[in-house]
Amino acid sequence: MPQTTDHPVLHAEGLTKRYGRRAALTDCDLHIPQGRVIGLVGPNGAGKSTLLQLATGLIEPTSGTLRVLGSSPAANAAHLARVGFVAQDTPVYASFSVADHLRMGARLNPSWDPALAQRRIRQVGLDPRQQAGRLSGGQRAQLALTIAAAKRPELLIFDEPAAALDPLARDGFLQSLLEFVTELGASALLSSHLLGDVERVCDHLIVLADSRVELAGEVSELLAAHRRVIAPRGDLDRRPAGIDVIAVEHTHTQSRAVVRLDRPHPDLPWTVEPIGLEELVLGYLTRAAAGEGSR
Ligand SMILES: Nc1ncnc2c1ncn2[C@@H]1O[C@H](COP(=O)(O)OP(=O)(O)OP(=O)(O)O)[C@@H](O)[C@H]1O
Repeated sequence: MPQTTDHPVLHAEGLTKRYGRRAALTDCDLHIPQGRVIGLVGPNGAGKSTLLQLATGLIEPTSGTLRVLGSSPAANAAHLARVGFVAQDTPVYASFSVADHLRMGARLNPSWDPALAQRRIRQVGLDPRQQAGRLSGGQRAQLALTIAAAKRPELLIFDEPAAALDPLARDGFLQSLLEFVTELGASALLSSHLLGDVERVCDHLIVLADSRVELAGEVSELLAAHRRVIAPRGDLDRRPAGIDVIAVEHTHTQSRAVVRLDRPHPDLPWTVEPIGLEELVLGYLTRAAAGEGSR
């Protein structure tokens, strides 16, 4: 049941989660339309898993609100069926066979699509008789992905799905993920430290640092609004209004900066170049680490 409503896939206002005195998420606002593949990135301890656990209803906010597909996370059985979750390390039952996993998925999920599950298992070359405990990391990830997708969710959530996989297995996993998203008309939310993976599959980005949202938006719009600027050292101090320096490094003679432009600035007297997603994210993380971000 793809996109049965116009509700945003995620809508957070003032979302805060604390563990005692430790803040895992602080005052986060998010609004993400459906149909996106959303990359959630940030350093260790930034709050990524916490956001995913809140979105799946495994934990509750300390304050603020989070709506997933228009409802409280895991509000009821019907809402649970609309969200598929693949946890970190793609856990499976070691002593169960691949076929046992599919049978269990069918029994637990009213919307289970057996044809889709069996077709995908065949396509990725999994033997239904194989014990899950003997699968390689890449095969296990494909099994977990198939189980999550065969319940035909509107949102697939992944916590670092491909972190432990070799480049070829990771490539196969990401390819399957994109195929499922297209086939189901679903959205996907995945956390990752691998910015190359995020660049490849995601069209929406959330950057978390130190429990706060540093940056969020459509990747194409974010890239269009940012540039790399190379200028003689000191010149950027005299930049026109509407150019926000996100991060800057200096040599003796030059400054190289990631900047955000409020509008096109065609007449800048410096070298102005497009940037990629990795440089954009690193710019914001550098700014957050220096304590100049959203706090
Ligand atoms: N159950 C918990 N009890 C206490 N503190 C927690 C708990 N879960 C998370 N935290 C803390 O909340 C903060 C955010 O943790 P979280 O696991 O969400 O970060 P992350 O971005 O997923 O990190 P990583 O990239 O290392 O997986 C960290 O400071 C962490 O120590």
